[in-house]
Amino acid sequence: MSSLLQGVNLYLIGMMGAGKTTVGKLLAQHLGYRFLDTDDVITKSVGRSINQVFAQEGEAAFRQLESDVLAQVCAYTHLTIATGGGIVLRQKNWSYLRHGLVVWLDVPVELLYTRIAEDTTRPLLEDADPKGKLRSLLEERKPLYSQADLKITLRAEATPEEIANRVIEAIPGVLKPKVSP
Ligand SMILES: Nc1ncnc2c1ncn2[C@@H]1O[C@H](COP(=O)(O)OP(=O)(O)O)[C@@H](O)[C@H]1O
Ligand SMILES: O=C(O)C1=C[C@@H](OP(=O)(O)O)[C@@H](O)[C@H](O)C1
Ligand SMILES: [Mg+2]
Repeated sequence: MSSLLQGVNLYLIGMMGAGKTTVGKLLAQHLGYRFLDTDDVITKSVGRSINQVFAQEGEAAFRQLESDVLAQVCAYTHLTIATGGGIVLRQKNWSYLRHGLVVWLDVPVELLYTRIAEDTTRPLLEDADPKGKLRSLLEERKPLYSQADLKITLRAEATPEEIANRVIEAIPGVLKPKVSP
């Protein structure tokens, strides 16, 4: 499979709780790729948590850091990259994502909510109605996530391993043809 991808990076996109970080790690193992998480790169480079960046500098500053990270990582190959759920918001980010194969993990709000309801590491969900917030974010972002090369629809719980396998099985059908010299 890794020879089929020929080093092309795999970018996972989708909502908070979709499993990008969890499934991304498994995909990297299967593909013989390195794994990177844009949130992780940001927190390591600024020495603060995502919550702290949002609280101290605001979402716009976080989005700039996110774009900076994406611009840097897309220069490399053989990477599986779990992005933050809002990476799709900036049009400019798509020029980086398009260097690789973009996979959308499409998970319904009910499932997202059961996974992350107790999690306090996602500042956008510090809301009086977190489930409603997830719903409105998904509505707003759906047209953007739909620009992915590959959509993996998960209507019921499946294990991360099963989801990683579904992605791997679907990749050959969406590989971009090589431009001949
Ligand atoms: N397929 C899955 N089945 C059950 N729980 C999952 C699955 N994928 C992820 N999770 C759990 O859901 C939470 C969010 O997963 P995470 O990978 O951080 O999502 P994301 O990076 O898309 O926000 C974590 O607690 C993770 O363990
Ligand atoms: O959806 C979003 O806007 C965000 C998703 C988070 O990452 P995950 O999608 O990995 O939870 C993180 O980047 C930040 O809290 C903002
Ligand atoms: Mg994540």
